[in-house]
Amino acid sequence: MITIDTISKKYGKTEVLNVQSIEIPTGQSFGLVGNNGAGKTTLFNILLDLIRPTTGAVTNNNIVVSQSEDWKNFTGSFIDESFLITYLTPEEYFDFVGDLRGMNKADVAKFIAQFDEFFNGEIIGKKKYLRDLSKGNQKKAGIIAALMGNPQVVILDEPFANLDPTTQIRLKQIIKKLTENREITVLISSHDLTHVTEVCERIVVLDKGTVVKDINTSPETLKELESYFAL
Ligand SMILES: Nc1ncnc2c1ncn2[C@@H]1O[C@H](COP(=O)(O)OP(=O)(O)OP(=O)(O)O)[C@@H](O)[C@H]1O
Repeated sequence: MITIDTISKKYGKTEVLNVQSIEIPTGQSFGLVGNNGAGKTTLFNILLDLIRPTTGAVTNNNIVVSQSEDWKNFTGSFIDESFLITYLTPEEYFDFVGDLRGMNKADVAKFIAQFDEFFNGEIIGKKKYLRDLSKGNQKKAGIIAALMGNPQVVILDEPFANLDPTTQIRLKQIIKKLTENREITVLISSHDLTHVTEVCERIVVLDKGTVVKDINTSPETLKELESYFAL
């Protein structure tokens, strides 16, 4: 369970986030949508203790994320390419992350082999540094690294952005598989209403830093969101 309790974030006098309360039960697939600047990345950064809120606290499985690092053992995330070590090759990076997650090289190789199709021959064995991969391929590497070591919580900021259509479809399959047993809590932000309604059972809409909708996804949700954003 993740709890977001009276979180606000101010830069100077400007408040960019003000969320009273969100509880995300274990195993929920949670989608966060909102226009540019709505506060999605700010909220995810606070969940990952990358920025500190002005008020309030986040707990991840009863651990206050700003008070202990223990939540990092069961939480995988990819926000942007700053999560990568760009002077490493993807293989070196996966080994590095795997080591942090208690995996040996054989475990890592076995895990990575599952994503051959997703990588589409562009990541592994190319003898390229991560910094020399395209933005989309960097993102693919970062997303898969976030899934290493059986995390109980996965947080992905705009995972579909910059990916080609084939990869977006493959990513949806990966996320659906991840969430099918309702054991892993998955948080995704996205501008793609179709994708997010397809993979998330709950959608929260942020507008100017506040929650304006909190929807249990149903066959009507896509239409509801489309008409909301069309206004
Ligand atoms: N370091 C900072 N200093 C000042 N303002 C900031 C800072 N970081 C973020 N902001 C502001 O906070 C607001 C929320 O930004 P955030 O990146 O969380 O939005 P977002 O919903 O992720 O947007 P997008 O869809 O464009 O990625 C924006 O107005 C942004 O300019």
